[in-house]
Amino acid sequence: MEALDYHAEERRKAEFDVEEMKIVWAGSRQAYEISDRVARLVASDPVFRKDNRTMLSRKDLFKDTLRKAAHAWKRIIELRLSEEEASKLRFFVDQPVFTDLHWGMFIPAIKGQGNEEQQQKWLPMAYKMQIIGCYAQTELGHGSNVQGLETTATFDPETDEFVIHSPTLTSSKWWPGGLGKVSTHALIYARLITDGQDHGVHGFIVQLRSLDDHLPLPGITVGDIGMKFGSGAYNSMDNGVLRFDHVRILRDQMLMGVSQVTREGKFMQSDVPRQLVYGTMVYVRQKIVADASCALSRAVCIATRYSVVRRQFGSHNGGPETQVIDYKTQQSRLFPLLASAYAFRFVGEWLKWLYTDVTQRLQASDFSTLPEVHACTAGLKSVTTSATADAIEECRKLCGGHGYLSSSGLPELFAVYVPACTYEGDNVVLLLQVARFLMKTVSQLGSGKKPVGTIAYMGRSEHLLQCRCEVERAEDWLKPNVILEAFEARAARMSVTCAKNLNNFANQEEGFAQLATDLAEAAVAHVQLIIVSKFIEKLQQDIPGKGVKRQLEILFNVYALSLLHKHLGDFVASGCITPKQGALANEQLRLLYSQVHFDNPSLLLYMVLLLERLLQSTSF
Ligand SMILES: CCCCCCCC/C=C\CCCCC/C=C/C(=O)SCCNC(=O)CCNC(=O)[C@H](O)C(C)(C)COP(=O)(O)OP(=O)(O)OC[C@H]1O[C@@H](n2cnc3c(N)ncnc32)[C@H](O)[C@@H]1OP(=O)(O)O
Ligand SMILES: Cc1cc2nc3c(=O)[nH]c(=O)nc-3n(C[C@H](O)[C@H](O)[C@H](O)COP(=O)(O)OP(=O)(O)OC[C@H]3O[C@@H](n4cnc5c(N)ncnc54)[C@H](O)[C@@H]3O)c2cc1C
Repeated sequence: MEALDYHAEERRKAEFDVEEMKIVWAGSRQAYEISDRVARLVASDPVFRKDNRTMLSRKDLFKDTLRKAAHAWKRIIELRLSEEEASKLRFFVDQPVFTDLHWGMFIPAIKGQGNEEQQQKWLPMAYKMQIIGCYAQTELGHGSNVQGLETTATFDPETDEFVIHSPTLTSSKWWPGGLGKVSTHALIYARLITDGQDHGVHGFIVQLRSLDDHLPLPGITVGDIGMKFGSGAYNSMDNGVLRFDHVRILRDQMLMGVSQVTREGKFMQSDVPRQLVYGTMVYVRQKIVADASCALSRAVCIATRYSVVRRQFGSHNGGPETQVIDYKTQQSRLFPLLASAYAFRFVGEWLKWLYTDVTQRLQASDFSTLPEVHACTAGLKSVTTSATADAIEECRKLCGGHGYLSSSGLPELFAVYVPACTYEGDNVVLLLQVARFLMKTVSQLGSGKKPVGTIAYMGRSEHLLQCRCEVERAEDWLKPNVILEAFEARAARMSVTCAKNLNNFANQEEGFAQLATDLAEAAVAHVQLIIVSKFIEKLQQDIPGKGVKRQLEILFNVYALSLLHKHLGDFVASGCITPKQGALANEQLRLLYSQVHFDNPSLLLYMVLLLERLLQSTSF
């Protein structure tokens, strides 16, 4: 039976309402309809073809990218697409391009850190793309350590200007997307200096190129940093290098929403946390989490198609060979990735709500949830991108030799995706930020300040430090409350153990440095608990459609128990579960794999069919 006939056959046998499952995956009926409409628009437009991009030279690839970006903009205007539809169209074009940074960072930074006048001045031009911006924070010498940035912005009271300068080679701006060829403006992060005093890093809008002939302006040295990982991949993006030689800008080109410099040169730190200067990174990190579920689902789609169609060994009396998806090893590698795609989808939906909530609170000068939002966006960005990058490589390996062919779509997907583990914050550095938040919470236990939100379980640490999982049979692991308590106990015990061990050092900084690896692992445990708990919360919602909720419950158990199996050492070492209970979890996982496979092939194939539309123009 041909693959597509097989798919059609399986769809007819669906154990659940496939149409309703599409709505769950998309987040809402409206979101699904927009996705479906825009995906068809992109897939049917030959200008947006992607199957040739790995064969193009860097120069032709870049020209192809500009052509697509211009065509996308033209279609957005012609079809009067909404902001959501336009964002979807850029997403489905699926080629890193300067507009990612113009729309994804330059504009949000002005909205988040500029004052009212600055928003009114710059946003209309940016929305019409009369100016094209990039986000120029990272330097050759500093990326993770933002407070180590060296570019200076020195206020000149004589002329009411800032002088932007690159004092050292390592202060050269390095990496900003869109900088190398396209951007006319940049949001520069530089050390604000007034009257000889250094006030730390702030944002400044600087014009780089002429709006007439696009040539660099006086004092500006700018260019592309060259080829990156892979052939096509991120080479469609003009990541650039930028140096300033005493470039003068007006005082009102410093973003003044967080702090100000008066005409007299007086630095004014408004009563908002200085970390709001980092707000754009927080915004993008929460978007990256949703993006992880998309990238992961594409890889799972390809590997599932392959696993369902590919046959190898096992022929009896000349009959067909065995489908590789029947092999337990194939199932134990593939199904947790399918489940992870749904888990990241749901935690991404929740994170989008958390970010929207903090944005509204900030407008009312309520900064109470800022630390948690930082910890959640940093932690979830780190954990979901690391897992997704590993998963795409695993999907390549699941497809044998064919997974290594460009035409499989996997090598390109991997090459485009993996920098997500670095950009918007190196994943290890971000985990250490989560650890800092955890240690601060543990240190405040007993102070009367009740932990809330995603860290509320720490308020029950006395119980969690001594509880025993009530698991005597494999099926006991199918109870969400049993799984949740196991993950809470593991996270609480790892954090409390780190906090106790920190006390063995002369000071917190020394302890943090020596225990960094343990702290990063405790951060992962905390973040995985968040993902598990948000999946449970999703299952507690009203989920329409025959059999849909049942499928999601199976995927939840696959996700949680495969994580427990992978990190069994943590769970047993921290005393949360016994080795026997760990063995029962693994036994239950095996039973679940057979369910996912035999009772629900349409779930896999549904993912294939829905995501196939996303892959329409991928050549595989
Ligand atoms: C753009 C596209 C949009 C759509 C996305 C779709 C999917 C993506 C697909 C394609 C797009 C690709 C885009 C790639 C573009 C890439 C861009 C970049 O990479 S931009 C540069 C990113 N750089 C970083 O992330 C730097 C990481 N480093 C930092 O953030 C900071 O240096 C730090 C590590 C946090 C340390 O900062 P600092 O030294 O100032 O602080 P600390 O001393 O550690 O902590 C002091 C207290 O401040 C709190 N804190 C720190 N950060 C924040 C924050 N962001 N928000 C709130 N609070 C914060 C910290 O917790 C400490 O608090 P206390 O412990 O003192 O209470
Ligand atoms: C494809 C791509 C696009 C990018 N786009 C942009 C952009 O548009 N704008 C922009 O401003 N930047 C951009 N960046 C830069 C990106 O933000 C930085 O690369 C990132 O912040 C990491 O900084 P770094 O490269 O200087 O590495 P470092 O910060 O020097 O880190 C190097 C290594 O040291 C480790 N390390 C560092 N500090 C610690 C610590 N305290 N504890 C333990 N380990 C540590 C890290 O884990 C890392 O492995 C982009 C990067 C890439 C790859």
